[in-house]
Amino acid sequence: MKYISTRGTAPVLTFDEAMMTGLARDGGLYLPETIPAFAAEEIAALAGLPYEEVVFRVIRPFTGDTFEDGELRGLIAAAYEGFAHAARAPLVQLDANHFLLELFHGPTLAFKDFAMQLIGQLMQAALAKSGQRITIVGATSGDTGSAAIEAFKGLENVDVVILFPHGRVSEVQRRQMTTPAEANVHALALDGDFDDCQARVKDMFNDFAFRDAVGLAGVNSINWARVLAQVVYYFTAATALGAPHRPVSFTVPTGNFGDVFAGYIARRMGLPIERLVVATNQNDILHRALSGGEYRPDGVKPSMSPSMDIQVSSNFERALFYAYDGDGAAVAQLMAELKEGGFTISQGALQALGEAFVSGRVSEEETTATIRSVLARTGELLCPHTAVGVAVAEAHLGAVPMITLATAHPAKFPDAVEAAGAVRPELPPHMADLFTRAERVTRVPNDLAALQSLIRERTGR
Ligand SMILES: Cc1ncc(COP(=O)(O)O)c(C=O)c1O
Ligand SMILES: N[C@@H](CCOP(=O)(O)O)C(=O)O
Repeated sequence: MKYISTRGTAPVLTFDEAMMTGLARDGGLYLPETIPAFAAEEIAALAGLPYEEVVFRVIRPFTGDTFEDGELRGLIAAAYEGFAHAARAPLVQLDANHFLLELFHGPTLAFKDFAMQLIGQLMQAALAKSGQRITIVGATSGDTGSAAIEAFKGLENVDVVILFPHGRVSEVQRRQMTTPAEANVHALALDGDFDDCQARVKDMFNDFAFRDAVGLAGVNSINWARVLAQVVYYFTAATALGAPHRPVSFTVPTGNFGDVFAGYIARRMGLPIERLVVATNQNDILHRALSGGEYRPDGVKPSMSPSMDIQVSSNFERALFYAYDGDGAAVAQLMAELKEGGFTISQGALQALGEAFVSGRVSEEETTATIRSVLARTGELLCPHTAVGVAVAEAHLGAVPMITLATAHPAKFPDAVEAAGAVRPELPPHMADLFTRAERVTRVPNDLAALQSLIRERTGR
């Protein structure tokens, strides 16, 4: 299996090379050259298997020669043993034809753990073979950061540097990033929004001298391995509800487009997904782009679902690559226009996107009302991101079962949940002392040179 860049001019890589490289050297994102198709019998055979076995069967065709089967199975087992639910990603019924896929039973209580715990294992195994030392630099709007820290803290050959927007993550999210005591963890509160954090990370990747000097690696969803790990739960959820004999739809609370793009890959692999519903909060650039064809960031607006406060959605580039029939030059042109303020999606590409994706947007008031009404009706306490998903899903219910992704535990956002009129959710026992742990954080300007010199100083490289 070979990996190619969405912009068409970066070196073609193997799975492990793509995983360790992060952003392609032409600024694009890596994708597999071809997407393996699963036959209906292969999909049917996944129903009821342990989650770890489904991970193995779904990712194995993508990993090439990097790991032999026994090693890969061992890494997968280690990745998910810390999850608090035996099913890993349980499905619960919300309404007659509407289900919630609970993705918050991992160690940091968000869906990010599904991928981060796995790539933590895969990257450590690859590093043990190569003897390399790396500096992971990640951007977060709240959840990727803590998941990355949890997966990589304390490792000798890894520094993990996380940029988060100062004052724009929940207190629980901030403390998850600032309280780990391990010396290889560096939490940086940047004066800016998530788009600034992500832009600076990409700038660092595009500065080859810096990138090579510090051994830069990425664990945001620019990293293909992150997306791949997230493909798996679309298979477990859909087969639990009768796929491949019965189609399903998914609604995905969306920000950086990584999670819903993983669903798109599952669909291209043959999973019968009728619709992927992209649910946005008031940062609705994806809804505007998918419904009207204009992709123009207009400034991040802070919301009660802060992890989705994003306007430059990294993985949309991967969807555009397919919508433009794999034309890397066309994608590169759109990304150049984005730097100048935005772009218009061609009619053909918009139609191609529309075959898989529909979208919706909800206001803050609708999010609050959804938390309240779902709790009253079903007893299920939603985090604000999941509430955005549920609200949009409710407008797209039909004959096909709808599965909404519950992307975080409500206890990560106790203030927002309580303000919505619901009970204040408790943190689980392993995080019960979070508010008494000492914090370690450095406030940083939104300035590339300053960030690079701080990172070189911290890592000694
Ligand atoms: C809780 C939560 N929900 C939804 C999202 C959006 O996911 P994505 O960025 O993959 O679109 C995020 C951030 O990634 C998140 O942390
Ligand atoms: N919502 C994310 C933003 C980063 O997304 P990623 O999937 O590219 O890592 C977060 O919580 O940090």
